[in-house]
Amino acid sequence: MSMIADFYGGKSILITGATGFLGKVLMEKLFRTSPDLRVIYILVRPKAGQTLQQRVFQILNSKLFEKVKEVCPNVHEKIRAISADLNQNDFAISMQDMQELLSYTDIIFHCAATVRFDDHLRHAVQLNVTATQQLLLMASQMPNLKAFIHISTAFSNCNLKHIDEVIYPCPVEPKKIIDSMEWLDDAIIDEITPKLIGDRPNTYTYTKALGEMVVQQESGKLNLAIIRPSIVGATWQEPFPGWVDNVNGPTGLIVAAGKGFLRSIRATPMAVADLIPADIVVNLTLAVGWYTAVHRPKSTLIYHCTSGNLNPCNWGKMGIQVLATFEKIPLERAFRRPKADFTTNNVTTQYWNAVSHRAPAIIYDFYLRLTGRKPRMTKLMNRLLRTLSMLEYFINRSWEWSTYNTEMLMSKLTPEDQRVFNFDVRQLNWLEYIENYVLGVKKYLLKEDMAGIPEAKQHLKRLRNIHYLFNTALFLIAWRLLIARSQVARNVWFFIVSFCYKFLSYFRASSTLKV
Ligand SMILES: CCCCCCCCCCCCCCCCCCCCCCCCCC(=O)SCCNC(=O)CCNC(=O)[C@H](O)C(C)(C)COP(=O)(O)OP(=O)(O)OC[C@H]1O[C@@H](n2cnc3c(N)ncnc32)[C@H](O)[C@@H]1OP(=O)(O)O
Ligand SMILES: NC(=O)C1=CN([C@@H]2O[C@H](COP(=O)(O)OP(=O)(O)OC[C@H]3O[C@@H](n4cnc5c(N)ncnc54)[C@H](OP(=O)(O)O)[C@@H]3O)[C@@H](O)[C@H]2O)C=CC1
Repeated sequence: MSMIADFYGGKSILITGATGFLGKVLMEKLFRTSPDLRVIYILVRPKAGQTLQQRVFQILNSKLFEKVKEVCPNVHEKIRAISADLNQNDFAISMQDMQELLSYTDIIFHCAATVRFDDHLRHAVQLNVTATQQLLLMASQMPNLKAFIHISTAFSNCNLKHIDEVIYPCPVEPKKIIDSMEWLDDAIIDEITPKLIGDRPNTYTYTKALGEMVVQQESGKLNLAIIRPSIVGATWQEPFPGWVDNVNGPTGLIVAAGKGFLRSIRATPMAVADLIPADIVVNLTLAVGWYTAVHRPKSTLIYHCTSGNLNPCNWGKMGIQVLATFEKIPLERAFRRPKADFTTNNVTTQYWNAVSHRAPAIIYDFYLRLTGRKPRMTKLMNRLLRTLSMLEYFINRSWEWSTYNTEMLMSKLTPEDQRVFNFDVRQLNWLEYIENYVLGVKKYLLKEDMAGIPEAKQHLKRLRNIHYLFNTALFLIAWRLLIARSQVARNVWFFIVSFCYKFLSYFRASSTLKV
């Protein structure tokens, strides 16, 4: 019997960010391994015209939860969605719901965050710092609370090269930042943002670092732990390989490469691609929840959930495997054939952006206009280029994360728990994982049918022929213009034509002689 699974039995668990990518995988695993848990409270905001119930229904009816429904048929009754907005005071939770949360919660997993790199500092502080502070305050009023697990990011200190499992202080105290956000206007915040974030690349990593400081400062008597995952990718094994349902991190670029939009990317092929599968993050998170509650470490432990130091893969290897998979299993209705390369300096990046990204988009939009349709490719391409510029920081550097606490935890697990809650990234085969990731993107994110692969391959062949035809036509036009303007080109042209003519005459004469 798994000690960890047993621990969660009968417990009331509160999850924030349960509708997000990681939150859903966390919930799934909890229900599958501890179907006898009492309840999972999830803080959900109504969104995009959907009620809370509709959002929960949608999650439970997704492919991700198919196995759960077999193991835990009454899963609907064990989820309690609580209307909450983490941007509001007291999260806008009703008195009655708040009372229930305070009375019953045993464990908190705090996953909610804004993960947008370019979020306005005010909003990023509100969600990643102030909301964390408020949740800690709520936690301190929960008599039954056994552990509070905060999900941060391995990149919260990405301004350092070597990162230990400790909290590094930021120059300005989080409390001062929270206070100043209340009275500064947007224009001033915009002006001071670069100074505040300093050598971090964006407001996301900065506010996640402030969030960690808040956890440390407000810990009081709480049993706390912080998990720092690196770049979370599709699932490795559980509940099945390749599950992913949003475009964050590398996923969006995999789609863009498969659809033929992404042709070049400024990246360092040898830089470590510190990806970590979502199920590994979730297994570690649940093991940390158990360890923190049962063993009650004296101080707040930080756990790095990274792959680079134990089983490194680099962006070059990943890129090649992504493209190799698209050869076998292409995406449907691609814009161009999947073919991309890495560039390593600004000049070549600008050149390829103009030639491989902007020019085809302009030509395609021209064709759309000609055929009476609305142009859209230039807009889409500009968004892609903007996204690339945001991700560049992370694909041109390598970091070293120490993993002492994570390894210590692994050694504390029984062999059964090491199997059921496996977070040993050394067992991962990258080529197999990336192939399943790409397949998962096709099946679960884009919802493309595998039966459509022959047609997708046919479409790529048509694109290849169009490409050849287009290049030939372009060459002929360029050549025609050149010989109309230059005597040298005319002479070369005359030389080639007469040479071909002579060669053909000689060939015809010799074949006539043989007969
Ligand atoms: C030999 C060689 C061979 C080589 C071959 C080469 C082969 C090539 C193969 C390729 C694979 C190999 C290389 C992989 C490199 C991966 C690097 C990953 C680094 C990640 C580091 C993460 C570190 C930290 C981890 C963490 O701790 S946290 C999690 C990370 N957080 C994020 O990843 C949020 C990012 N996003 C945003 O920050 C916002 O999205 C924003 C971007 C501002 C836009 O913002 P905006 O313009 O306002 O518009 P949106 O509405 O947001 O989106 C507008 C439109 O862009 C779409 N789109 C949003 N995102 C992405 C995205 N990623 N990628 C693509 N598209 C995206 C969205 O679908 C929408 O499309 P539409 O619906 O319009 O068609
Ligand atoms: N994905 C990654 O690569 C990595 C993620 N992390 C961390 O993991 C955690 C989860 O990330 P991930 O699942 O990828 O992110 P998602 O963007 O998929 O999920 C974010 C979650 O937060 C919720 N949320 C956002 N704003 C509010 C709000 N105002 N009120 C209530 N809920 C809100 C979202 O709800 P809604 O559905 O309503 O939008 C969603 O459930 C985050 O803390 C992130 O920093 C760390 C390292 C890497």
